[in-house]
Amino acid sequence: MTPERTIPGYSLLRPLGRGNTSLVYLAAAEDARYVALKIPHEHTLKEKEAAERFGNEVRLTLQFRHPHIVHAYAGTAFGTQAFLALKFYRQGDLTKQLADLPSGQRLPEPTALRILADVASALTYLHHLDAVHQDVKPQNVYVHDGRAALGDMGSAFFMSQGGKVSGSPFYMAPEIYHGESSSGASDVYSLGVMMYELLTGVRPFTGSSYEELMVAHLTRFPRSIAHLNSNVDRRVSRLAELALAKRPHERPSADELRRALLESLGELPQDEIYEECPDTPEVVAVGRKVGRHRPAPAAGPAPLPPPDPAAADKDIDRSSRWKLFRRRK
Ligand SMILES: Nc1ncnc2c1ncn2[C@@H]1O[C@H](COP(=O)(O)OP(=O)(O)OP(=O)(O)O)[C@@H](O)[C@H]1O
Repeated sequence: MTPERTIPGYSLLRPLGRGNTSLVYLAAAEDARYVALKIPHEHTLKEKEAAERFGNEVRLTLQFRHPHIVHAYAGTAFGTQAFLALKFYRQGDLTKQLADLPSGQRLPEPTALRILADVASALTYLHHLDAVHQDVKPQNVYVHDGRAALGDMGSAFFMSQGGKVSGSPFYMAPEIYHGESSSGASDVYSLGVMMYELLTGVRPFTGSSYEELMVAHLTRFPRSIAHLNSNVDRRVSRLAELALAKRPHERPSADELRRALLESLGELPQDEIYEECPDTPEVVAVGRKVGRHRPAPAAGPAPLPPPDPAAADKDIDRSSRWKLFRRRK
């Protein structure tokens, strides 16, 4: 991958990955700290819808502030200098960590439960703001030191403002297949798919085409989680299965899932409290267990040890992904 342009203030070090919208580089900021620098493709900038998706991602990622949402340091939403500087996750997204597991193995339960609790916490925050993410899946989850953060706000929107319906076929709720609008409940369904996948090692709905997956999501019921992994706490498996309910109103909330996941880790779940930040229009998350979370300080990200040069060779080509409402895998 060669950069189509450079971004003032950042030195590009090596490619980290490629998505439909952008190339992502490991870059050094002027203060010599590492960031994951997202640069939209030339064709993204030329297509109105794609450029708007990138601009939306920049705007919302800078706006959301939560310990389990990928942190943005800086960004420009539109134009030839468009970019988004994100916290760099050296292990990449969760799909890579899942792919590295020996065949037939799944993540240890406490690891999976912690990741899922963190993602449920991110969704609790977004839904509290009346926002929906629309693309919850392991590819958009980043893990560092066992703690997870949800990324890719490109499809997110505030319910009051409306947005284009989208999703990824393995994770997409039945109502989205029906062409209805997204809601917090459709994010919960996607989280339910991820819960099932991480806790059992297999996806609840499979198919080799979009149509097969649609039939599976609309008409099939997966085997019980307990049947595939008897170690999973009964309340967690019951709620994960309820999260996969075909009808949105039958699903639990993200916060119910968060609480059940934390309890199964032996923790006492606390309320998540969000405060209006006086000097910005942003809403700032204050998690009792994780401390106070204010908007990004002027200083850059924490310095990291030198990047692993071997990892630079791993280019991720996802160009063959499906297209439907932005059909994505
Ligand atoms: N913060 C990060 N830290 C480390 N690697 C990252 C980070 N953000 C993205 N990447 C890598 O870059 C790849 C492409 O990123 P991403 O999928 O977000 O691109 P995109 O073009 O916005 O996606 P989409 O196809 O959904 O439009 C990811 O799969 C991941 O491997």
